[in-house]
Amino acid sequence: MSHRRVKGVSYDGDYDGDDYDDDGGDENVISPEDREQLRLGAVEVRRQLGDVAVTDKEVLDALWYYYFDTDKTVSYLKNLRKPTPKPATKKPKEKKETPFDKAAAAAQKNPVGEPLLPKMRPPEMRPTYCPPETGRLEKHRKLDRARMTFPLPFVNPLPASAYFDIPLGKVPRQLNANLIHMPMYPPGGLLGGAPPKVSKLAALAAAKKKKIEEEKKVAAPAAPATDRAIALLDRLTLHKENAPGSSVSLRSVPLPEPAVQQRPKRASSPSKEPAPDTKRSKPTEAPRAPRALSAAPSSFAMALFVGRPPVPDVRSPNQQAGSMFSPCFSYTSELFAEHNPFAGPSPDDIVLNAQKGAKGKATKGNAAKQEPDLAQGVAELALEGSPKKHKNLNVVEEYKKANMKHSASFVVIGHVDHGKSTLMGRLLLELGAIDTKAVDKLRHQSKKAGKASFALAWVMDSTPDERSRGVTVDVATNYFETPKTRFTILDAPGHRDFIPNMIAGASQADFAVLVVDAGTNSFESGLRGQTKEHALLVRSLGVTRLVVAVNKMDMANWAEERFTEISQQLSAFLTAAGFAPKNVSFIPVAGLRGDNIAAAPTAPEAAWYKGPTLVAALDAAEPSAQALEAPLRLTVAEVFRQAAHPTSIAGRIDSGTMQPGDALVIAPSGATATVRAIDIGGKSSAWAVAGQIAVVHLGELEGNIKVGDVACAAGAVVQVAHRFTVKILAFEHVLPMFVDVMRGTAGVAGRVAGLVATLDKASGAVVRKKPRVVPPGQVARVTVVVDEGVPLEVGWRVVLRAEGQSVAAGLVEGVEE
Ligand SMILES: Nc1nc2c(ncn2[C@@H]2O[C@H](COP(=O)(O)OP(=O)(O)OP(=O)(O)O)[C@@H](O)[C@H]2O)c(=O)[nH]1
Repeated sequence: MSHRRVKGVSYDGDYDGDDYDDDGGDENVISPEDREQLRLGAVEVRRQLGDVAVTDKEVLDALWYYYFDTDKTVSYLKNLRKPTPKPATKKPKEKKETPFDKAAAAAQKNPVGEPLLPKMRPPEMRPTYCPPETGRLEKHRKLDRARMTFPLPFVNPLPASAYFDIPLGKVPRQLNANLIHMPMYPPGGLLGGAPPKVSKLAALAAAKKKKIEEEKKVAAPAAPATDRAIALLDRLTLHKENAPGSSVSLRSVPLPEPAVQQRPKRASSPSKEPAPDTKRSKPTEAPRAPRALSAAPSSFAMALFVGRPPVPDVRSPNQQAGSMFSPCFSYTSELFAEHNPFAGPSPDDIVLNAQKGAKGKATKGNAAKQEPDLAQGVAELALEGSPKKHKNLNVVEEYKKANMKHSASFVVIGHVDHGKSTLMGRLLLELGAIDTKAVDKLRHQSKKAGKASFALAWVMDSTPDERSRGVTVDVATNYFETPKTRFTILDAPGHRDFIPNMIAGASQADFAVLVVDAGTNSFESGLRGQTKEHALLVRSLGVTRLVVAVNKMDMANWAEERFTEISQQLSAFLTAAGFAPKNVSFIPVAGLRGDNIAAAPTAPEAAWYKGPTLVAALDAAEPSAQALEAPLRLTVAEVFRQAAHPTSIAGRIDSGTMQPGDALVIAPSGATATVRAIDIGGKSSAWAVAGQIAVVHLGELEGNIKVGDVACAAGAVVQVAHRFTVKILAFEHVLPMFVDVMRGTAGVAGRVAGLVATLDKASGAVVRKKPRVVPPGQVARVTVVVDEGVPLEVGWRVVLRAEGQSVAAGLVEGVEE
């Protein structure tokens, strides 16, 4: 189960502010709020349009498209009704309709492929909305949005939601699409149609070229193939100045390093040299086997020869799976041999053979030297480039030497609408992590959208969905720093339907900020809702330190009694949940106005408060001990592509260190990759250590990576468990039952297979063997079986969920493969 699964759910119970669609993707469902905005907008637009004749539908569509911007809507509609100026040209002569014209008209009425596609809103009427950047995740989302708004000629008849539950790289064959590029003009020459018209200039140039070629033939009749080889080299050489004859050839343009290297010994672990990866290591002693420079015919080429016995499919199983022509290739090679149009040498072969034969002739010096280089260079060219050279750094030493600022990540949790995102937006503004200009822009946008009070929340909530609904859905990441610490914020959603996302955020955090709304009744309803559940969950996930931000103190008129009442009620609960009182601090704040965030509150009613600000409380966090010497474990929170990097992953390094050049194995799939580059807090870094949230750019990826996987050092891969024993704290009744097992950012289906014993909370001693049920609040040892292997180690934390509720959480005690 990926955490996207939670997006297609409906709200109920305590939150009824917005409409969520059940199937998770119908953009035509309009919330009552939007409906009201449309109504008001339409009235305003009509007023401004005066007597311009437009239909209601046009007004509403335009308002929706322009996101309720009445000015834009009015100018669009005015233009729509502007009479189009008549062309000043003469009336064209009436032409007799030919059969061809009839066919063209029919085709226009009924374009090829159209009947297959569902009626969709025309792309130009879809709201395209690009909110500003707020961090790494948002960059990725922006790329997605850019892709979404690109006017693709092909419309996939399947809704995007059809792919939501499908992990990266596991799209079933029936959902794969074959994109076929339709040429804009009918092809000429061989494939039919008239040969393309040639301009006079082009004809002159062609004639001149022909003349020069003929002259050359006369001058050197023996070496035409060499000329072609040189021409080929010319084309392949990257710069003009590197043309053959000059000393710089293609080979001397820095080629990617050999795709595979034996992993060098890590200075940090001198005793354990990882075994060379035989599958991936480059044979150094054995001479390179000569490569056959012929290739299997392309699918397209084979399509041209339909009717002849086709060539046997020599492609890899992967290529075969992706081909739409694969069923054709089932004949034997003997049958095919005599008809094979590809049996002879290809034009490229001829060129290369000629090149070989031309050794020792006029071009001997350079071209002859370049030929083997070229062949080898082309063979070694890899699309993804190669990893950086391993610098063999002792990262632990480097980390100590760097005497870096302490880095800490915290997850912001709490009941829906208690002000988490607003508080974080304000904090980033006060600490200068975002500028006032950006916030002003958000204020303007949110005002236009009728959600002015969410302007600061929009700093964190950046997707159109989150903004239009005023609810956080996914964990948003952002960074800021104080003189002492570099912080990563993980803003988690508060709504109960998105708890798996919150768990994903919590599993990357060093500590948590619990936001509670001090408003009358709000705190109390939050206690019945997610305030307690979130606190319990983060504690079960190993978070021991909590800053409780008692928010919206302006609503409580900064009443000291209200703050004390809330602090007392929560203290009792948090102590019972396992938080040591010394690790919990209570800070009164007002996120919207910015009181007591970076500076003490100025309101006279707040004069009673003499404690620390929120920032001071965050800064007081003791750096948690990190397992720097343990093997590398990075739980993948995100997989994405960037222009310069084909595959990048982001997530927290739970243990160990990494540096560019390191070899990785991704569990549970066993995919392999190397580290090409690392970014920490948006900046490039030569290494990364446990506790940091890193973006890792990968090279040489073989296999698939998905959210929830664990990236490991190639020499010490995490165990993949199908059955494990876990010591749980039950939140609900636990009995042999089906559950979703959440580990870090991943979730898999499984079941509680057996109740081993209930345990004494304090001593851990067995109270009762094989109980029939574990009641809420009880600690127990249970065995869990999962449908798919989960990367797990003793001491890791898991959460068990059933029917949308967290039923238990606990510590893994034993793992069986
Ligand atoms: N009066 C007042 N309102 C606030 C304060 N902080 C937040 N709000 C309002 O509370 C509403 C919800 O704020 P959000 O920041 O979206 O709440 P949230 O907890 O992030 O919501 P989810 O992430 O969806 O759970 C918005 O209308 C805010 O303007 C505050 O300090 N005072």
